[in-house]
Amino acid sequence: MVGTLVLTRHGQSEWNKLNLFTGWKDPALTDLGKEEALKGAKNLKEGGYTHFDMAFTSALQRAQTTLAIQLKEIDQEGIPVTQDQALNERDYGELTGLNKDDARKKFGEEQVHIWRRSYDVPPPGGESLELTGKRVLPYYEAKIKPEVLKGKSVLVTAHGNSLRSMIKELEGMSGEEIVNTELATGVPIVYKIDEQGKVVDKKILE
Ligand SMILES: O=C(O)[C@H](O)COP(=O)(O)O
Repeated sequence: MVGTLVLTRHGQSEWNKLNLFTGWKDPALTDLGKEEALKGAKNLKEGGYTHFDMAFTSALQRAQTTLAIQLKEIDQEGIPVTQDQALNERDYGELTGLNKDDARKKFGEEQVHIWRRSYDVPPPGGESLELTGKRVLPYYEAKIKPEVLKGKSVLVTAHGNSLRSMIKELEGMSGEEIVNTELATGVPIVYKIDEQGKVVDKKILE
């Protein structure tokens, strides 16, 4: 039996628009972010992905609203939805709330790039991608993967870095490969997964 796992990064948030490090802060989606969520949902519809058994999202409203927009568009508002902070964006620690360009001026371009896109160097007081994976992956293994292995269709709407942790695991990527993988906002990634948990097909619904 083959299960379906769809991963979507939330649409643009107010803090994405202002170019601020966001992490565990909880800004709302912008109008553009809502449009991106809707476009992604229309792509799901066009691709024939209109039935889901359940959905998972984070404890943050930008992911929850994106999911709600998706479920409404594909007429799946009644399915069980689980919200959990295990799927939150990585914690940006002391960088949270800083403008990304101001941070480059203050700490240097290279240092900020290392904090944002190295695999295992955390920003001060925050989480690296590796540390993010240490709380995302146990949740994925315990709650999400068992459903997919049963042949269910599961929608996960979360954040750039919590989804990267899952993608690294699913696709067997190195730390270097995953940090160079950018996820577009609102764009669903559809995986077909066999009983062994192996990815047998991947589609990006752009
Ligand atoms: O938390 C944030 O600021 C963003 O959602 C992700 O930021 P990044 O692209 O710097 O990882």
